Amino acid sequence: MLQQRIALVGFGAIGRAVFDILKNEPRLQIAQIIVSEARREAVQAELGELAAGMAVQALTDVPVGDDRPDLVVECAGHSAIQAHVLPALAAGIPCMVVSIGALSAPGLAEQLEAAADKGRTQVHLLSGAVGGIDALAAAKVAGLDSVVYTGRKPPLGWLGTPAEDTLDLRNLTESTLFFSGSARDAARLFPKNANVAATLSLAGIGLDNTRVELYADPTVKENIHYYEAQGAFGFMAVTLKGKPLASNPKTSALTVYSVVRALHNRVLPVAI
Ligand SMILES: NC(=O)C1=CN([C@@H]2O[C@H](COP(=O)(O)OP(=O)(O)OC[C@H]3O[C@@H](n4cnc5c(N)ncnc54)[C@H](O)[C@@H]3O)[C@@H](O)[C@H]2O)C=CC1
Ligand SMILES: O=C([O-])CC(=O)C(=O)O
Repeated sequence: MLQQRIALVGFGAIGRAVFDILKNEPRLQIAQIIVSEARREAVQAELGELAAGMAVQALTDVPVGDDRPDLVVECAGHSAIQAHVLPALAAGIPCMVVSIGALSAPGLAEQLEAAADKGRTQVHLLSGAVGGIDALAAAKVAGLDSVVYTGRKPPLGWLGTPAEDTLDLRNLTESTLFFSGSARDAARLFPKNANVAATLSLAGIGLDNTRVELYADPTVKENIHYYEAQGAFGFMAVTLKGKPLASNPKTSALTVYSVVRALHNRVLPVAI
């Protein structure tokens, strides 16, 4: 039976939900949870209750020596890619990343590639909240002409972003477009909400050529991702209505399941 020892970087909405799904999965052992120094003791205490009988440690860094994990799963944010994913890759540990929006920061995607090359390993960018990435990346082989993405969330899903500068999010009565531009600008202005735009760009025609429109919409309850792609392969359109996680309404629950699916694909006899 294939098994993997995993270091989970980040124990917020996604990390905690992944942990809950995997804790009874014998093939996938979460061995380490990587958190900030300020949270380490609290998380270790929480794990004592959550993970009775499991050997899981809360640490501040991914071990790269004898106690190294087989795989690192990042579900934390930009700083965690710098602090934990780059060193793990350089040390030869394969990594999965969900904070794809972070890769639009100048140079970070190249740094990841260089670190993975150095460690002779791979970084797997997960599909997260969106679907159809397999088809889009396959379509790219023959050449893509356009990729156009619309992101639509309930107004409160945009709290804490520059959408607040132009919209009264708590009292919005109709669907309102507040951003139209390139995926590069979307990622710069809305870093915590630009994961899908960045994922589509990386799988497709890049940050400058991928067009993005963002809406705050009081008539919807889900995070709705819609995109169209045109190219030599033909045409595709994908609509994904993702239920938000109660613990973080900016994040679709599908992101959690995409992590679990990717992990299953590493250990189950049949990968799909
Ligand atoms: N690819 C996709 O489609 C999606 C990606 N995401 C991204 O996934 C990441 C996690 O999302 P959530 O769990 O919803 O966020 P969250 O805010 O609930 O949890 C993130 C956790 O990571 C911790 N953290 C941040 N930096 C860290 C570091 N350097 N080292 C260790 N821990 C660190 C924070 O303290 C927090 O506990 C975010 O970057 C988010 O933008 C979220 C939704 C969809
Ligand atoms: O729906 C989600 O989970 C996240 C999202 O919109 C994004 O980051 O692009």
